[in-house]
Amino acid sequence: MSKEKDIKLTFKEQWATLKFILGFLKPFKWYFVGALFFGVLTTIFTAIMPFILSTFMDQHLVIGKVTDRTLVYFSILYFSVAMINAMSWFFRWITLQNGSNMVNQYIRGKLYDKLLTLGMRYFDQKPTGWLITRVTNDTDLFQFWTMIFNGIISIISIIISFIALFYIDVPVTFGMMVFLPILFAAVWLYNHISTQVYKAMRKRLSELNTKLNEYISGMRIIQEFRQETRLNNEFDETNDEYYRLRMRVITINGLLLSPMVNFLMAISIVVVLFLFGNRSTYSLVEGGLVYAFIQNVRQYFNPITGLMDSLSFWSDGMVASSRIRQILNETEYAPAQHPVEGVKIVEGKIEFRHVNFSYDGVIPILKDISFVVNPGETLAFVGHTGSGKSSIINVFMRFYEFGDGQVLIDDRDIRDYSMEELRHKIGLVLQDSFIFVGNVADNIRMMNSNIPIDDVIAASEFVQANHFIEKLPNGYETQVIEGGDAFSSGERQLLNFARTIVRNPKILLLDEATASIDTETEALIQDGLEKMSQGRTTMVIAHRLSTIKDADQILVLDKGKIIEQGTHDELLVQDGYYADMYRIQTLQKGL
Ligand SMILES: Nc1ncnc2c1ncn2[C@@H]1O[C@H](COP(=O)(O)OP(=O)(O)OP(=O)(O)O)[C@@H](O)[C@H]1O
Repeated sequence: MSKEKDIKLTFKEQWATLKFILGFLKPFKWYFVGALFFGVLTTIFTAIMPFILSTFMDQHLVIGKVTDRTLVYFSILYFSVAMINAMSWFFRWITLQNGSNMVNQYIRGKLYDKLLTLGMRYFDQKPTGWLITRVTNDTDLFQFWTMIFNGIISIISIIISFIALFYIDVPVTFGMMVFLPILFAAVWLYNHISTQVYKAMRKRLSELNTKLNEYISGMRIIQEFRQETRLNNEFDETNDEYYRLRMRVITINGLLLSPMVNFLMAISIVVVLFLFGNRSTYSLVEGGLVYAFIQNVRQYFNPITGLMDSLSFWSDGMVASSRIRQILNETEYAPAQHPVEGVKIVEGKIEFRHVNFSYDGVIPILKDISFVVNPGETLAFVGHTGSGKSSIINVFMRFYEFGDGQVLIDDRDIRDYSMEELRHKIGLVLQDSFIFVGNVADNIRMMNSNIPIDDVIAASEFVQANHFIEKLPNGYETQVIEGGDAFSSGERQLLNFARTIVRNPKILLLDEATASIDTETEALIQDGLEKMSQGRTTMVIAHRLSTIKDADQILVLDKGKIIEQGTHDELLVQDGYYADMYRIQTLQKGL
């Protein structure tokens, strides 16, 4: 898997990305408006609470005017404000959580929908692990939304505290403002240091995931070639480095985050006390007022720590959002159909007319391919590895768009058929099939609940897959794991045959298995293949020439071109490439 490249976004790109990602909030805007409303409410109430206490202190406690009535009044007032504050905090929390999770789910859905529209050409360029990370990790923007939200609330909170401070005492507030540049410098310093370390840490984590992904998917090869120790050392190295960086982040946060802000706050409080103390030498200073002032100074410093802490999520969120944007703007779509209403595949005649094709639009793969397969006939492709056999199937299945030429079914352009019609009437049997999580029957009917179990059993009996299925612990109801590793490759093939035949396709595309299978299963498979192709137009990629002797037509491919064409006997008479291949294979068999 390719290593993740560092993404550096310019200011302009960040702005465009931010606008793009904020656009997703629209359907859920009331959640965020609600969260902001309750957030502001919390901030206001938190600023008011010290005033209640300072009024009680200065106007009742200090001057000895505390009665039962005032005690009850202030207690109820303070308690009520605290209650409303706690409730606001709860609603702020719940609305923000709800909104964020809904947006994330919405983006994840959009991304997945988009991936389903993209063509194989796109998937050829992107490693599976990379795509999975995009849909799972990148859409988990929870911390990013929280950061934006907390950022707004913090700024409002700082403004409200400032208003409160000015309201209490203008000169002392001005005196305290001397600290603003120092505070900004501290925020900048923290951000500067922590961003680098956070970035390095996340890079290592991504490397760890990539390595893990590779190890698990390549476990067979790793064990076969005894690579365990080497890979273990490599993994340990990255793991150690990740630990080291994590510890550095913890140290930086421990040193700079709360302590630095608290230290600055302590100095501010000292300055505040100094200024009030100085004033007390020539005029009366109310203790409660000093208390309210200091509480608001705290209120002013508190959000700064949170703000600094969450700044590191900014670049993460931006990079994730830019990748989401990139995928959603991707134009490498699956080949488009222009279905004509009511057009169905009836006969199953196939024709290629001068078809040219390239995977990347640069290197030509298929060159001027022309052939006709009449309904019910069998056409076999033979040729060396890389000669273009699978590419013909890929083009016919519409996995890739072809260049010039025409592909016709029943004398109509293949694009005239809907994708559903093509997928329904064309059965593709690859060398190895994918088995989904579920039971055996569901895997045969491909989760299409309209197919009754009787049809599933009939299809399995037709291709003789029933013998091994019936021996499974729960027969057709047996649960299987993803990938079907519990089955042999022959069994997977037979399941695949049943899966194809249950849909009763008009056209069959077969990629003959090259994997060695025991003779008994091989005989079953050959039998299944023959039975399946009866009465169906069949195109088969043949690896063993002995199996295609009876084919109506054989095409010999070399470097994407048809170099010989005819029946088995005709090609032997031609005594060319096919005849050579046939001789080599029969010789090998004889050995
Ligand atoms: N997804 C792809 N992207 C780019 N090039 C590809 C892709 N798939 C195949 N090719 C190239 O196209 C050429 C033809 O490949 P193709 O798979 O059609 O050959 P083949 O005859 O089926 O081979 P084999 O018998 O080994 O399956 C090869 O050079 C191969 O490298």
